[in-house]
Amino acid sequence: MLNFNHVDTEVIIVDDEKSELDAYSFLLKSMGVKNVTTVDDSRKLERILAGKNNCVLFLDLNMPHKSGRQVLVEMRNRHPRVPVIICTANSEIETAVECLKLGAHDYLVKPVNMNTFGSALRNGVEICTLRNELFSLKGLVHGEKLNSPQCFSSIITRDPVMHGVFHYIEAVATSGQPVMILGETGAGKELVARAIHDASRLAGNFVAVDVSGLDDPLFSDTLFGHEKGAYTGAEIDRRGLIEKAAGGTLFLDEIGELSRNSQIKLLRLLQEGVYYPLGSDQPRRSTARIVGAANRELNHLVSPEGEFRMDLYYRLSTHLIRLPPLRERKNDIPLLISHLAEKAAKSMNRKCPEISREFVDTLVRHPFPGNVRELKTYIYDAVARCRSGELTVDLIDERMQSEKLTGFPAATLNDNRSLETLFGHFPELSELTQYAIGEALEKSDNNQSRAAELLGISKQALSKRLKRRRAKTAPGK
Ligand SMILES: Nc1ncnc2c1ncn2[C@@H]1O[C@H](COP(=O)(O)OP(=O)(O)OP(=O)(O)O)[C@@H](O)[C@H]1O
Repeated sequence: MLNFNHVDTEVIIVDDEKSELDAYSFLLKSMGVKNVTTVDDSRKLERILAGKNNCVLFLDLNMPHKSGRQVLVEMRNRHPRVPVIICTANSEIETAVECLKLGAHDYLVKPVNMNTFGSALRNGVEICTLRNELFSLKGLVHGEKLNSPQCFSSIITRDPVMHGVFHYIEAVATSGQPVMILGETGAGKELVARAIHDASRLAGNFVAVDVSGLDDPLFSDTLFGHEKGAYTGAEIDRRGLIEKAAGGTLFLDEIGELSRNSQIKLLRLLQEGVYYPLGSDQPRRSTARIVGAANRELNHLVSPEGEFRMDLYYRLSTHLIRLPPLRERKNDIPLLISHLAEKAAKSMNRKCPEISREFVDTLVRHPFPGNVRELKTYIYDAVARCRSGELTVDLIDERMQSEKLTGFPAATLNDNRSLETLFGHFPELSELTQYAIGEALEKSDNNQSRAAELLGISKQALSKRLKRRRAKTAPGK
């Protein structure tokens, strides 16, 4: 049976027979539809629909006072985003054709088979989501304002592509479907995931987890939880993150690094909406919306036998967001510098320094492979070291010259130089490792797959090392 547990779309049934309303309402609830409204008098519908766009309508044709045909015509004119599914005992082809011409999305003849009913609803929900997305994107083209700008207030930007992303988020936020966010490291994927959560107005929590460091058993344990005695050492029951994010959003960061087995488990969760805590044979229903993020284009890896399962990719990317890197939105850099300087000063209990023109110009010219996180590191460091009351180039120059994305020494290894000359001291093994990673990223244009190949390690291993390093260097994260 189809499961609509993740769907927030309201389903409205209009029928003058109470027994029919009760039967459909029961059926819809058993399919997981949370928001069902029944209307026994078609004249009341207009008031119920006021201001609503995220809904699907099941409509009877033969009703007193106002017929289904009349309602259908009004719906086309007044509520063009709401798909209407006719549900009637009338099996005449002519009537069905007429209704479809009048804009009905589907035509079901009573008694309706449960699967047919479920498929019609699924299509209706998809059409509704697409119409709302289209409407929102049209609004963007015409420069319309956001409905809930406060949901995006932590994302500092004046970039039109980013504003397009905000409009898209508003359009898809309430669909309950998974969202995939693609973007380079530090570009703001987690901030965007939070904005999706806020815009969806879900009552539950936003729960974030980086899945790159989790092998398959740990992935299951972290997401699904376990029962006492599930394995040696499982001394008490443990709630999984799906439960902690119930009625909210579960953000899975670095999803491209998931093992094949974990991918299968995630796919099952998305398809069936149920999971089993380790050690339990009682299925639990998940009510968390899944948002995934990756810092590379997963579709390069996607194939039936590829690194990332095709079916999972398409399921996850029902809504797909691509964040532009900072170097493609240089207009944001001055804005971000002021914002970050203010924040840094506040966190250090100091007056925010002035910002010199050259300071801004130097940063605007920088390619920022580490994106906003890299900029944030420079600004916090500069504010901390600033003594003159003004941020000047010397506060960042040295650091930008001597560090690349990952903060490794800039000098390249040269046959004539000893390790001491290069590092200024005899380096520890860990420093050499860092250096090699920096060089590999440099040579591979920051492509982690190729860098891992050069280093002779797996991408997961490289990703873990970079994460650890970022965690050490990034302020406030
Ligand atoms: N537009 C922005 N405005 C303000 N702060 C931002 C913006 N974009 C990113 N940041 C800040 O930069 C840092 C990195 O952002 P975030 O963690 O969202 O990036 P990410 O793409 O999820 O990175 P990763 O791929 O490494 O997980 C955070 O401290 C975040 O607050």
